[in-house]
Amino acid sequence: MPMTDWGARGTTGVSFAATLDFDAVTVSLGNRVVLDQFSLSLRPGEIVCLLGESGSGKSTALRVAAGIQPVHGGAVRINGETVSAPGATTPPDRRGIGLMFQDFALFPHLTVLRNVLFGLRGLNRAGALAQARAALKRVGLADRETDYPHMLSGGQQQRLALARSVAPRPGVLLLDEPFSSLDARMRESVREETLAVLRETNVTSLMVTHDPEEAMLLGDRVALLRQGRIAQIGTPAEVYRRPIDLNAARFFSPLSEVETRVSGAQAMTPLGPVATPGLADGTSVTVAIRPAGGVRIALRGSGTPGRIIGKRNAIGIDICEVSVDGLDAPLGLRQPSDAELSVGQDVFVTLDPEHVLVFARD
Ligand SMILES: Nc1ncnc2c1ncn2[C@@H]1O[C@H](COP(=O)(O)OP(=O)(O)OP(=O)(O)O)[C@@H](O)[C@H]1O
Repeated sequence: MPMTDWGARGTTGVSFAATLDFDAVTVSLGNRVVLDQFSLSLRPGEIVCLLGESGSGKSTALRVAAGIQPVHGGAVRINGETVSAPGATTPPDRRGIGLMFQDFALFPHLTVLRNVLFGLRGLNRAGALAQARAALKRVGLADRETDYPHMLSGGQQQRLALARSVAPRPGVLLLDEPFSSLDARMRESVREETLAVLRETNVTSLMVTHDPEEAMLLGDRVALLRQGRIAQIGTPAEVYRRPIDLNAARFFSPLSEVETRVSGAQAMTPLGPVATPGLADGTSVTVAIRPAGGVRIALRGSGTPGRIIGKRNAIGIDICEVSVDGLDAPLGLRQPSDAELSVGQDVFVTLDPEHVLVFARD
């Protein structure tokens, strides 16, 4: 695909990929502290995904960055310039940011082209037209200029929203659950296109999502929010491999959990021992087994005896439930399809320590 000429950055007031800093931001709503000394710094061009339970403060963080929600403590800076502080909030249109928010939906009464032109009012007519058309071409909507948003599919509407928000070349783009309204198949393609456009435009991006897989796929870093603070932040590989606690681990993938104790630097489970470096004998631990890779099953060979009690096939992947003597709940297991495996079969189960996590319990 030919590179799109996105035009000069700065139509919205910022002349290069921006930094975005939250510095000990506190927001109280009603009598709740919704953001509690929240700190986060994004490097120019970086994509950070915010994940967290419902009510953890993700949308509030985004609204603060957008200038829609004032702060009660701390500061927000874009390129080092303070845009939010208690009693001083630079309005959204003077921050050099782009928004892909549900509340900033497409204008239904404007054509596709006019929706994009709306953000380009700072340019002369010819310049704005050229930039809007380049953006529409990039997202595959060049031939829909005169249509209205309701004439587009959900995926096309999302592409239009993307074109509209990046055409003015903002330094920072804020995205709130941008793919949540799309069905699974559409979501995948729109997500990939969005990622490509974010990379091409090198826009610093902060995205809220409910979907851990989406955060892992899109984020250079993933931040897990808990009660208005960042509980953990790191690259997708870091947060997946070394979640800070059991709750964080549960957030990133479903788990089979076994409660046991440490003995001789090992946690004994019905599936065999798991190394527990650094934990004293007698410590109560939860051994958390990931469904993808945590256990293997085989019809022959060695391992702990178990039985397949459930099996579903999902496009080349078997999702199995395996009961094992000594385990309260069946193990969840995902692996490449194997026609030899069926419900009721006896199998041998082995652990792969690479995909098993151990957490001390209080
Ligand atoms: N105007 C308000 N007045 C009082 N409380 C509010 C207000 N707006 C939000 N809250 C509370 O602030 C907390 C954080 O809300 P926020 O929308 O940031 O969470 P979230 O992590 O984005 O949640 P979700 O994933 O459900 O969208 C919630 O407990 C919410 O009830």
